[in-house]
Amino acid sequence: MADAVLKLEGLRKAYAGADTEYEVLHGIDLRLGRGEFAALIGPSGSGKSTLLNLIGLLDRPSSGRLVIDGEETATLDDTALTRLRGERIGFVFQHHHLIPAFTAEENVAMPLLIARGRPDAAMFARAGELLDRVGLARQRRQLANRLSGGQQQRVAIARALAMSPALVLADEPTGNLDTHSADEVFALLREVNRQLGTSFLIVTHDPRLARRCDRIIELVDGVVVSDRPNNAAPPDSGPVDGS
Ligand SMILES: Nc1ncnc2c1ncn2[C@@H]1O[C@H](COP(=O)(O)OP(=O)(O)OP(=O)(O)O)[C@@H](O)[C@H]1O
Repeated sequence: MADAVLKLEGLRKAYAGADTEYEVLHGIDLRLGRGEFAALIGPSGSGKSTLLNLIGLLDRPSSGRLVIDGEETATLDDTALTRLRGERIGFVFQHHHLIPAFTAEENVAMPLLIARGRPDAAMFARAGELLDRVGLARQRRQLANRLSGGQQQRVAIARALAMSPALVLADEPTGNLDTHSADEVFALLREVNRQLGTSFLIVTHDPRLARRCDRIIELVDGVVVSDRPNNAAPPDSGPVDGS
């Protein structure tokens, strides 16, 4: 695994308590290779979201090393961290956080608009391509709030891919969906991983979905207690349609 998109060494995170500091992550060592599709599991309060926030450069570690796609993050200022986050990392959350009064296409183009400062035809063409990829070519001009929950999450996935990130961080991406939509959205993540080679780190409480990842990393009380390849992951994801 020479080509890592993510490297953590001795990563610690402590929050300030009333009198003392309260350490949530106790020195995490982790390496994620290009194109890996990994689940992050663990009980409630074990530190999964805290870890995802550090990797997503939304918060800073108390100590330790965090390298994203070859870039050391410790010495970067906030502007450089924001740029690195925007260019290399895509986010998919449990709640899609789409702008309801914008069309699917406008939502997907949003990261490109933020990066480039003003709209142009190329960014809408790119949004169209991505919506096609996630099975929503026909819904391109629909308002986000007129789409089903599963379709909204597909738009959120297309938006996460807009900047061609090396790594997508997904926090309970199917947690808000019925089983059928959850399966379809998960299959889509898998398809993106296989076709584009994007790495995924997916927080899930659902053992059924974790079993469909190639690697399962388990966090308990802020420590990685197990990190194993999952040879039982199904070889293929099945078709993706726009339903
Ligand atoms: N901003 C904060 N300030 C203080 N403590 C925090 C903060 N954020 C998280 N914590 C604490 O850190 C611990 C880990 O929380 P975290 O949300 O990372 O766990 P989790 O594994 O994602 O849980 P869940 O599965 O319930 O989402 C918890 O004890 C939580 O109370």
